[in-house]
Amino acid sequence: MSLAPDLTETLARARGDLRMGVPVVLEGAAGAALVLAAETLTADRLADMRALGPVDLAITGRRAETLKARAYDGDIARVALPEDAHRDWVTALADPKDDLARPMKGPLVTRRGGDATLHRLALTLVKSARLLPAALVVPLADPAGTAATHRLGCIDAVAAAPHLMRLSPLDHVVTARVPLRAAEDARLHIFRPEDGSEEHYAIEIGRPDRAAPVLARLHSACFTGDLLGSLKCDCGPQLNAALAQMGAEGAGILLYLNQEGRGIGLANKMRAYALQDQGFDTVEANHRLGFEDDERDFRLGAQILERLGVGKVRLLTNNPAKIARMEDSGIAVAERVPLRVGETRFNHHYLETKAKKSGHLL
Ligand SMILES: Nc1nc2c(ncn2[C@@H]2O[C@H](COP(=O)(O)OP(=O)(O)OP(=O)(O)O)[C@@H](O)[C@H]2O)c(=O)[nH]1
Ligand SMILES: [Zn+2]
Repeated sequence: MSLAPDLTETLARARGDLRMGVPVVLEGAAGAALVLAAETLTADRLADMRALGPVDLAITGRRAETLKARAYDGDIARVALPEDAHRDWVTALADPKDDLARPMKGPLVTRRGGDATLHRLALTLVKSARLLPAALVVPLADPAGTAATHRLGCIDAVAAAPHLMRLSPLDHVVTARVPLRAAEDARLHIFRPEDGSEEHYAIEIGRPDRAAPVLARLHSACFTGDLLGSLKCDCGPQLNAALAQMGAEGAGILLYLNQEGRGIGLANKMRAYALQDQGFDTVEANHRLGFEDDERDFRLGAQILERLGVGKVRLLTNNPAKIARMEDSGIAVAERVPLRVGETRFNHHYLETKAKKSGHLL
């Protein structure tokens, strides 16, 4: 028994620290580093960080491509911070909003050789904190001493890397009845990930027969579409149509997964929308920000279905990747039920891009 935080808890704290602009210490097998998220960097902390040694900015291969920086590490690049670079320089590298108005003056010097393990972990951490995927990294000679002197969180990088790749277990918190317009016999189940990330919900309509394939939908949170009635996507109409179909059939399960913006968070999704206003499509915007097209983890949906005793579904979707991910995770998809609603003159191009680039079925 220990009152000290375990690895899961230490990582949850680290996400909070990075979001607040507080550094964290990573202790690896071949060295250690101090890490700060570019998005929450202050001029003072940058100055303090510089005093420790040569600072790198870790960015993803996607962002490096946009910046025309050489990514010698493949999926990531380590940009050496020039002597005279200040906070705005870091922000301009991390955030693509001014890429077109004020193109970055290169060439950017990226590191080649050496070990990029801690840089990669730093990026995984800032991404999981729903921040822009860019992290400042400086090597540390005395990680334990630095962490103690400055009261910083210290992470065992060797154990953390695989830990961050696994799916966090979920705890079922509560179930209660919520009569809906679409179906009076509805219950809401709340699931809480043990890693401290957002909760996810399951809306169960009627009492679906688990022995037969259950009509199911994996709906990803879309604040703009689901709540505000945004015309830029089809999420709101899809949510309502799915519930209506479950109500009409008398049974179904809709998972409301808090993976806003295909897993990048609402702030980053709005950054993507701002880039779309500059002429980029939904996929290009994600790439310019340094994200993949889709950062969601659908193992989560499979885990919740399993917890609800569902092993076989009729899946309401137009997205073949969702079907594949369900099958990979042990949920049999007996049938795809198309869900084509909510096309507007504002989302026509968006839907077309998804069909062309993400393989969505029309
Ligand atoms: N990053 C990003 N996310 C978006 C954008 N438009 C909508 N989203 C998010 O995309 C998710 C919904 O994804 P969709 O592609 O519509 O649906 P899907 O789950 O892939 O496929 P369907 O099951 O057919 O609906 C929600 O989390 C939205 O917040 C966008 O332009 N950029
Ligand atoms: Zn949407």
